[in-house]
Amino acid sequence: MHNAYFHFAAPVNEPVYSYAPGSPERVALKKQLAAFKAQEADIPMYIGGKEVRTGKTQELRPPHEIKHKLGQFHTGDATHINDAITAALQARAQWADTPWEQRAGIFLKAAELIATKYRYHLNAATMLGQSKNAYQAEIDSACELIDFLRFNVHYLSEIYNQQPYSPQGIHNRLEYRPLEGFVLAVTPFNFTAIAGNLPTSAALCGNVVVWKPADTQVYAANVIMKVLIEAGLPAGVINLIYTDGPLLGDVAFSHPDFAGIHFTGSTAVFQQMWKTIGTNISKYKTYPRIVGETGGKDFVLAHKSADVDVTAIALARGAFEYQGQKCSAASRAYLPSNIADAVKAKLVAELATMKMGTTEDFSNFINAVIDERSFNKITNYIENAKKDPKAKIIAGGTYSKAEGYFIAPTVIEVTDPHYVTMCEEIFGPVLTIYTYDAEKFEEIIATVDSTSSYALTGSIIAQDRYAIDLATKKLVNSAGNFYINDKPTGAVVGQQPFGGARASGTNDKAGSMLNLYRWLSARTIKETLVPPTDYRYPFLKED
Ligand SMILES: NC(=O)c1ccc[n+]([C@@H]2O[C@H](COP(=O)([O-])OP(=O)(O)OC[C@H]3O[C@@H](n4cnc5c(N)ncnc54)[C@H](O)[C@@H]3O)[C@@H](O)[C@H]2O)c1
Ligand SMILES: N[C@@H](CCC=O)C(=O)O
Repeated sequence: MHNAYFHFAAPVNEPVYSYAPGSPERVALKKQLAAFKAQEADIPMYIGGKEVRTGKTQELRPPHEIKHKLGQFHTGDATHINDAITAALQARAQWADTPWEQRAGIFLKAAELIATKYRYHLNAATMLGQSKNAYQAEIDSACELIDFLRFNVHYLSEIYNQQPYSPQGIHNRLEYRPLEGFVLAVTPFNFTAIAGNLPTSAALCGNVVVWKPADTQVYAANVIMKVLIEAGLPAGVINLIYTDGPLLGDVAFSHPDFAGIHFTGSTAVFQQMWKTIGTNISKYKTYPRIVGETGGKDFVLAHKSADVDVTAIALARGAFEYQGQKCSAASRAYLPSNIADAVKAKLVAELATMKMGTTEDFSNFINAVIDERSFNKITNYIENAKKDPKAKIIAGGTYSKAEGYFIAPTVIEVTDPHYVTMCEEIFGPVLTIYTYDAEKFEEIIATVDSTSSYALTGSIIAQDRYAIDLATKKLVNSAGNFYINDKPTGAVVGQQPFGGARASGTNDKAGSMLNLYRWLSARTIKETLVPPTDYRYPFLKED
């Protein structure tokens, strides 16, 4: 029963801890890292509120220390996918009928638990499982996830408050129902916050969810699930399973109650999902919502008026933080001829100071890439560039997988703006630079716009306001997140809603109200206060 309208005020962003030497957070995080390393985890799936162990396990190892075993997780097959769907559908009626402020209370409690009791658990799990340094883990698995949870509650309260006009004699209202069925959340390896947000945003709106994370993110996904359970999430509302991706698609996309997919990952996987859903469209009770944020080939375009240091640091941080494994990472740079040499010199000098190694050693800026498959793919691009006369490696180019999947930050210089590494998503610590004639700014803008099928993030670096204005206008469709005098990474929930268009996704902007609308299906209710009792219009009456 609702006896009041409940408003949840806009939160502020969770403060980012520094982990500087001597700080209490540094001590606490190191203690948690050691605790995780001292004990092997045995991670179950969570279906209908029960822990499910199948005995068919996969090992978890830190990408930067592959000889160490963190633990194992239990994998499922088609039976577990069906069980998770059934558990979700069984939980649906009660969850959808639960007053929304009660649902909100669970996710706000989860945010509070992550901010306090589990901050170091989630950060340490992300550092070990996904090879993120302390700062990168803090902005992701602590702050961004806390922000997603808190801001989404606020946004949903704003949505529910939007009601239609009611003239005299009529009362109109909009009811924001959850979708009729289950939502599938399929999440990537690279952001713990995204893994947490995709299932919880849909669940907050009253939906029930089957959640499959990337195998390489299971270690931290397990911590998120434990937090949600401690926060009071009822059984069956979110079911966490570890199965083969294509098998999941075969089963879930054939189910008549499939109501939506909340996906973040690569473009190829998303396009395959869309095709399957299209083929199966007549099987579903309702048209499914298809939300996918996918790949990028993110650019930094410097104008001849750009500051050399600003450009070099935007590239150093934008391309190499988290080993370039952000969908937003700068991976193609266009430098004007007047400052190109100075920017390259500064960039190469900065990269030489970046230490690479484990995440437990806090002096390392660079850690490992996620797994062997990724390592092989990235180093293949590097080897091809080494052999190609059209490309020159000006920094890095070295790698080793003896202890972990380490690739030195690599810069490739090219003379062809359409060279393969200027066009394809590599998803690793590789930046390609093309130098253009500083007087041909308009021409290079056209090249930036047309080179890639993606349109996720991009930056213009310039001091000339006319140049900034021109790039902002001409590149209107080239990036869903466009930055001026900044790196193209590091969007903050509530500040820069995130997502791209073209081949980069449906642009439903995670961390904004726009995303939540996709998990709601509005019902319009019109109530006539004094209904007519005669069908005749007044004009039908005789004079
Ligand atoms: N646009 C964004 O907001 C955003 C954010 C993060 C990552 N990304 C993109 O994600 C990619 C990197 O993440 P990844 O390597 O985890 O991506 P991925 O596409 O390999 O995997 C994503 C998820 O899909 C699952 N999957 C794989 N094949 C599947 C299939 N055939 N059917 C169903 N599920 C399947 C995986 O197991 C994983 O859970 C990059 O392309 C990156 O640009 C985009
Ligand atoms: N939102 C993150 C990127 C997420 C994709 O990997 C950023 O803005 O850097």
